[in-house]
Amino acid sequence: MNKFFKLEERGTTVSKEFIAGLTTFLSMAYIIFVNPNTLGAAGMDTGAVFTATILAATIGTLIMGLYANFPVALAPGMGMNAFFAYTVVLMMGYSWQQALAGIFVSGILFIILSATGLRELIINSIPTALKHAVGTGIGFFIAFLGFQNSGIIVNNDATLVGIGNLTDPNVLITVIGLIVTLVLLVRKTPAAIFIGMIVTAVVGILLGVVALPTQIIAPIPSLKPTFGALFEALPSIFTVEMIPVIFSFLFVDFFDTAGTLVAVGTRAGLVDQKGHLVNGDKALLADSSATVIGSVLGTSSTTSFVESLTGVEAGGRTGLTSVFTALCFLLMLFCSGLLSVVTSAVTAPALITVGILMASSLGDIEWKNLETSIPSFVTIIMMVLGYSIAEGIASGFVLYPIMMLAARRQKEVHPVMWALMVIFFIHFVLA
Ligand SMILES: Nc1nc2[nH]cnc2c(=O)[nH]1
Repeated sequence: MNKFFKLEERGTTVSKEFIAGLTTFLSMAYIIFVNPNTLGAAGMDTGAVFTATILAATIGTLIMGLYANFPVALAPGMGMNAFFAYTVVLMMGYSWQQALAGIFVSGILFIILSATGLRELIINSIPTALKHAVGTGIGFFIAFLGFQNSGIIVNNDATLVGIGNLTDPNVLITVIGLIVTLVLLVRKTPAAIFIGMIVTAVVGILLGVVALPTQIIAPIPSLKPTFGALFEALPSIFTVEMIPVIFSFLFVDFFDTAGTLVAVGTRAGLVDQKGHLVNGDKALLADSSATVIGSVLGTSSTTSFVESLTGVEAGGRTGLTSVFTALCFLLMLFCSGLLSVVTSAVTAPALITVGILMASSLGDIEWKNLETSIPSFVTIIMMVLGYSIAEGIASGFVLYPIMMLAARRQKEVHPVMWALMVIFFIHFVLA
């Protein structure tokens, strides 16, 4: 074990890795209940998504640990599940099977990118400001969903949106849960989001707006409703309208993963003298394979979670941390009885808190540099107001080369960006 995971070389022990694995799991455990709730909004069977979420997290995290020896855990990502359910299915009208097929295709493309030199081309062609803008925009998008799902923000015919009735018990439990979560977050409690969900649910039960669970330990829900469901829909998704959707699935997964791996790898000291991640190519391959496996099981993109940082802070340095996290996920298969407690009001604090964490990229955009900050701003605001990660990305990508041309910096615009500008411009004209 020492040799396989290089425990001694990386200055760690089995017990340290165990504590780290458990810490990462506690930081991420909310996804087991949030993901079925979110994908359930798209009409998917929540029991099947519960099982698919756990299996995708377990398998993806095991591949990351055993193949890439990286202390990073994976699970279905919070930006993509929301985009999948609320934009692609509910707003654009695709079936969830078609959306899953889109995730599958984006995963295959991601594997091809990871395994070939195309990876460097893509990384070098996209301006840094836009990468940060996409991360930030998704943060705001998820937070908006949380505010909306909980009734903190409601429809208003005069102004589109407004503040809801915060004293309504259904809304109040989210407000209380959110404050508790944020206090724990500021106090750097690893399980802040998970504990916040438990507090929200308990307050909800006390106020009579959340039903008591009839059981906690329950048989494992069947995967049948979602397993392999994408394959029948696969031939129907090769259309022009689906290009921005698949591109968004791919773009977000790719850059989110690259950013997360660098952030966690740097913290864990897994960067060589040239600044390259140790086993970075294997880690990318593990992440992209997990998306493909997850889509077959029945969930939106499975990705490296930034919460893995909590395990690294707790001392995790190798893939053994991931193996322990994966085992914790697997044990949760028997806890589907808790699903009924996790209503939209209970998941809302988690959505808002993850949104805050993702929006931290805002600080990495150079706001004084107008030719890059304007497309970044438009990416973010269109993502939220247009209710679509894809439209946000498309808007920013159309605007970026124009702004660079205006600043006479067109030579710095990569040919890939010009090509994307044309593709997205056509998308807006056709839409
Ligand atoms: N990096 C990353 N971390 C997450 N944590 C929860 N969701 C996500 C996600 O989509 N990406």
